[in-house]
This record gives sequence, structure tokens and C-alpha cells, in this order.
Amino acid sequence: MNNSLTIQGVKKTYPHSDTAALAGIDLHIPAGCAFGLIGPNGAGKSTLIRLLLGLLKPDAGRMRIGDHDLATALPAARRICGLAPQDPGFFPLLTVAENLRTFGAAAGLQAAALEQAVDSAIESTELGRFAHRRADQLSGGVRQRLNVSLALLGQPPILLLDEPTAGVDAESRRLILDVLRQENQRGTTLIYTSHYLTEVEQLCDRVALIDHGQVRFEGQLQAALAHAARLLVVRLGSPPPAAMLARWRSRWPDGDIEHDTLTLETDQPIDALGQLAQDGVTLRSIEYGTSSLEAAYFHMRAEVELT
Ligand SMILES: Nc1ncnc2c1ncn2[C@@H]1O[C@H](COP(=O)(O)OP(=O)(O)OP(=O)(O)O)[C@@H](O)[C@H]1O
Repeated sequence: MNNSLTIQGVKKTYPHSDTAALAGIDLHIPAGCAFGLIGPNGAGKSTLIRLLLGLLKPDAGRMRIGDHDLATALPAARRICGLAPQDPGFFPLLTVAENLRTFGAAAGLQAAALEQAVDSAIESTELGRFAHRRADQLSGGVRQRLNVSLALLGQPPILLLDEPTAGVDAESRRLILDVLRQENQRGTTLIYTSHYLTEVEQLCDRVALIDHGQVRFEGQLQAALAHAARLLVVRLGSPPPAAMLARWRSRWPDGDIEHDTLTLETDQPIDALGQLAQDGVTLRSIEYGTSSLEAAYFHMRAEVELT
């Protein structure tokens, strides 16, 4: 089965808004990939997920899920996607098991297949002891486990997960990540949005940074991390005086200077440190060669601000 996704030239402006939520998105998400969508609040991540689910219509562009073009075959595309939305849509007065049965039936599962799908979703998210508890009486972590288990119903080959660990305790968070990793190892394609970059780093093999409705970086996680490994991050004793700041901005036009922190992408960290020593500044700490998605994220965001 083809469980890749392709997004071409997708644009969306909400009614009564004068800025585009998505200003032309092109992405290809390969089959079986764990794809992290990252970006600041309001970047357009949830809008993209809503468009992929057909909850919104794009103003321009095309989207394919598997072999299905969303403009002409939305129901078929929806059938191969499981969704964990940012605001869970389950019924508060129904129990966990009743919610699962209701959603499973709505997705077309029946009789023994429905019971088997419900049991399997409960088991993988360890919801057994909450099966008969009403959804509105669940803690935050267990609610999100239910949200994820609804996405898993019937083992769809594509999962769209919009911040499924927001507000979740460490235990439920680990459980959710483990479940998603196992799904991905079975070949399920994941599209995963989160503000927790360490999670994205643990789970995903490709990432896209979205900002102001545009893709600012897309590629292998390892490429983003390699990028971060060339970052020199220097924390100064105090913010540089205005004249020095101006000198640095012309010396390192691509550098980022935020209060008392200078970030440069360079292969020559010793040269840069030598120049700082000549300027006579006090250094509080120096980092080079560390690679985390968080470091890469801040650098990519700084680059966006420069453009
Ligand atoms: N229903 C709506 N009506 C009007 N504007 C909206 C609506 N939903 C989102 N927006 C706007 O569209 C832009 C993109 O929002 P979106 O929710 O897609 O961002 P996001 O990256 O998911 O943010 P977050 O990380 O906070 O969830 C923002 O400027 C937001 O204010």
C-alpha cells in the first residue's frame, strides 16, 4: 500500500484574515517515514493537518494521501488516516471503551473486527484499567492516551498527530512515544507536530520547520543535527556595547546576537574565538559541536528572522 503524502503549492488564508496561514507549502512525506512538523505558535502546522484531513479546503494547491487526490477522493484518503487532533473530539459522557467502539463503528468497523480493534487499541495504550471510566473523568495524560488510541483504531497506515503529548506527564508521554515508535517500525507513516523538540528528535527521521506559513527547512533529522553541530554558541559576561554590536553584525552578518548570546555557524570556531578575545569581551560559556534539534531549531529560526 502507498502510504506517502504529497503537498504541492498549498495555500490557505482564513476568512476575515489578511495574512496567509499557509503561503505555499510543498512537502513530500515518504512512505513509512516518521515526519516531524515543527515551528512556533501560529506557524501553520495545525492548519496543514486540518487541510490534510479535509476539515478545511485549500485556496490553492494539491494534496495526495497515498494514491488519493484530496480534491476528488477525500473519503478514500480519510479511510487510511488515523488522527489525534490537538483538541480531542471524543464524547465526554461516554467511557473509554464506548468512545473507541463509537469511533470504530463510524470508521466502518463491525462486529468481531470492531471488538478486536478496540481491544488492540486499549492494550497498546495501556488503557485497560480506564476502559469503563467516562472520558470527562480522565486525567490529562490518560485523555491523550485515549486520543492516540482512537487514531490507532483499525491500524491505519498513516497517523496524523497534532501535539499528542501536550500537557502530558512523563509516564504517559513515554508510553505514547513508544506506541508511535512501534507503529512506525511496522511501516506506518507518522506526521507528528510537537513543541517538544527532544521528542521529535527521538521519534522522527525527517523534519520540516514551518514558519509564517512557509517551509523554512525540510530534510533528514541527521542533516538538521549536523547543521547544529557547526554552531558556535558563546555566552558573554554581559551584552556587548552598541559600537561592538555594530562591528560584530558587519563581521558576522549571518550570526545571531540575542542579548548576551552570540550564535555563529562556522567551521572555524577558534578563529571566531580569537576575534572575540581581541575585542576583550568576557566569555561565560562556549559550546561547539553539540547537536540537538533544539539548537538547530533556534539557529534556523534566527536565519528566518534575517530573511
Ligand atoms: N479558525 C481560524 N480562524 C482564523 N485564523 C486562524 C484560525 N485558526 C488558525 N488561525 C491563524 O492561522 C495561523 C496558523 O495557525 P495554526 O493553528 O495552523 O498554527 P500552529 O503552527 O498549529 O500553532 P500552534 O503551535 O500554536 O498550535 C495563525 O496566525 C492563527 O492565528
